[in-house]
Parts: sequence; C-alpha cells; structure tokens
Amino acid sequence: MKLVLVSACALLDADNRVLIAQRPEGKAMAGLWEFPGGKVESGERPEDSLIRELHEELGISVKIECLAPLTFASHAYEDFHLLMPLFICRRWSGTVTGREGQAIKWVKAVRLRDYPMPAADIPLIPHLIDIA
Ligand SMILES: Nc1nc2c([nH]c(=O)n2[C@H]2C[C@H](O)[C@@H](COP(=O)(O)OP(=O)(O)OP(=O)(O)O)O2)c(=O)[nH]1
Repeated sequence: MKLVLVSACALLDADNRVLIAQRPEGKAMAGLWEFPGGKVESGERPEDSLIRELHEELGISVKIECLAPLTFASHAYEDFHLLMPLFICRRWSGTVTGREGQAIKWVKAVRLRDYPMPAADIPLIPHLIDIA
C-alpha cells in the first residue's frame, strides 16, 4: 500500500488550548477537524514542510526550534497508509487566521473528542491531554 507522509502541528495557546481546522468541502474527509499541516513533498524535511503549510494555511511564521515532536500517527486508511508526525508549537509570530476559508477553533484538549476528527487522529488525543 502507498505510504503517505504528512506533517501536522498542535498549536497551543497560553491556556493550553489546541488549534484545530475543519477540512473544507470538496476535499477527502471534508468537514472533519484536523491538526494543521499537510503532505511532505519529496526532498522536503517534515519540519520545513510544516512551516510552509502553517504559513500558507494560517498566516503564521514558526521557527524550526519552536517545533517539538510529540508523537505520531500510523494509520491504515482504505487506500493509503498514513504516517503523520505530530509536533507541538507554543510560539509563533502573526495572528492565526483561516487563510484558505477553513473554520478554525481553539479547543481544550479534553474537549477534542467533541469534534469529529480523521480516524488517524483519535489515538493522538490522549497525548495532548497529558501535556495540557
Ligand atoms: N493536515 C492533516 N492531515 C490529516 C490529519 N489526519 C489525517 O488523517 N490527515 C490526512 C488527510 C489527508 O489524507 C492527508 C493530508 O493531506 P493534505 O491535507 O495535505 O492534502 P489533501 O487531502 O488536500 O490532498 P491533496 O489535494 O493535496 O492531494 O492526511 C490531520 O490531523 N492533519
């Protein structure tokens, strides 16, 4: 099966709220709430890919040293296997904005289960609760 590498980030605010974004209509898994990020392109480091996506999707600038690895998802979807490192980030510049029209929300880690997320993300929630 095809292995797809996706970098994702849990942005955490001063109250330990986590940022989630809603996948837009027309995309696979539309309507589900996800951690910002995206596919790592060939030749790209996962961290650089994430920094690029955070800028494109949310309009913020993140320094590589502000990304800390938390855990990863390894999940078999029907048509591909997802390997997704999850970083956390508490420091960025700029204001978080849904630049691609996506809804965004700051949510307490213990409330993440109230938002439908992709199957791969469910096992990540306890890790975020642990650090909150
Ligand atoms: N960014 C992100 N993607 C996730 C999460 N959980 C999860 O299963 N995914 C999946 C959804 C997609 O299949 C893939 C991320 O791809 P993407 O958002 O860059 O690309 P896409 O689906 O828009 O596809 P494409 O049009 O770029 O090919 O990882 C998550 O928490 N965040």
